[in-house]
Amino acid sequence: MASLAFSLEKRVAISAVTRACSLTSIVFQNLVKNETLTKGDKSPVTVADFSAQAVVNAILAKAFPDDPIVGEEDSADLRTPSTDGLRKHLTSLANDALHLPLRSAALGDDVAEDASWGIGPDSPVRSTDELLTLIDRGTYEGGPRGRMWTLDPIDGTKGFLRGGQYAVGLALIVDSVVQFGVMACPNLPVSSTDPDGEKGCILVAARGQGLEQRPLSNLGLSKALRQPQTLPPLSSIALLESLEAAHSSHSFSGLFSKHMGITAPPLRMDSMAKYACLARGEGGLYFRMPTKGSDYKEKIWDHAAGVLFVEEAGGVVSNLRGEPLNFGLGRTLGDNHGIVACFKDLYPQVMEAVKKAKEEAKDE
Ligand SMILES: Nc1ncnc2c1ncn2[C@@H]1O[C@H](COP(=O)(O)O)[C@@H](O)[C@H]1OP(=O)(O)O
Ligand SMILES: [Mg+2]
Ligand SMILES: [Mg+2]
Ligand SMILES: [Mg+2]
Repeated sequence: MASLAFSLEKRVAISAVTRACSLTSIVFQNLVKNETLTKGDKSPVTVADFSAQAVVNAILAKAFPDDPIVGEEDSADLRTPSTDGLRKHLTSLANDALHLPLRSAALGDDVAEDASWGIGPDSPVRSTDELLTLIDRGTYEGGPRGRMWTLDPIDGTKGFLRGGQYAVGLALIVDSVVQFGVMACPNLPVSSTDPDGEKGCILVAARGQGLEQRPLSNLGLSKALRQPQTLPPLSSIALLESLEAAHSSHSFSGLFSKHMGITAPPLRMDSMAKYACLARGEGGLYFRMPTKGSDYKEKIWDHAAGVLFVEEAGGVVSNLRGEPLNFGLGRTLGDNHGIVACFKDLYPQVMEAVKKAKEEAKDE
């Protein structure tokens, strides 16, 4: 990334999500079962989701005090007597992550941290009340105009709980367009060709400036990423999709794959790491179809960074009607219907196969 556009956002966002990851790893190693709650929509949320949102919001609040935040979590469930222990744990986890030593320019100027963001060993200790208020900085309603951040403190909480893929995702939206995004994937192999090798990477993109990846173990080591420019044969394409059958219809994607002529088994994984994989050239196609009867509305924080990554890597993303995802409708993608992301050259064929699969599904 040669240009200076979004250079401050990049330093701040890398600092925020990597500090959040330090605490999610600690929580995973010591996971206490009674610190996982079930939300109103039946999805799980852990002390790590809440603490990671507090950490990222604390840093954004200092570095960009005027920017609103659309974050997944809020503090309502934390304000009951039964969550005393969880609140206490959140307070120590978030303070520990914010107090980690400052990473210096020795790693490279583009990741050097700044004490004025309220981080480092000399930063103030945040009280529980302050941290709950920071979590609630994420309650912004979103909308078509202005600058706003969108945050998923743990995307793929189910993946996180089972030791699978999860991500901390943060993106900057300006006038409905995703301009900048970071995604930290602590369990994603650094090299797609070495699945048993080192795990943990962070991907960063700014619109028009390409996509880069750094290992979480060495933030100073940046590598530019691009999808392969030539379309691979269909026999080598694998469809990336949710592990959770309740999040994306596996039966419809099976029909779709048949009409595409895809023969490889699907690559199923939790979280927005699927976008990171696709942007790195893995799989070749990401597919998401609502399950029958589902009235779930996709959230902007689950897709903003990933969509930018795929576009910066030279791919295309749309809903299953062929329309671009709209990040200016509020906290959700509105009546968006499904998602597909793939190589540009593959896209016309994909839309044709979607049409055929829909026709066949109607007849069933
Ligand atoms: N019923 C649902 N349908 C689709 N996505 C859902 C549903 N419930 C939760 N999600 C969100 O889907 C994403 C995971 O998708 P995938 O299955 O592709 O990994 C997560 O963001 C998860 O939220 P969360 O951030 O709380 O984990
Ligand atoms: Mg959740
Ligand atoms: Mg999510
Ligand atoms: Mg989440």
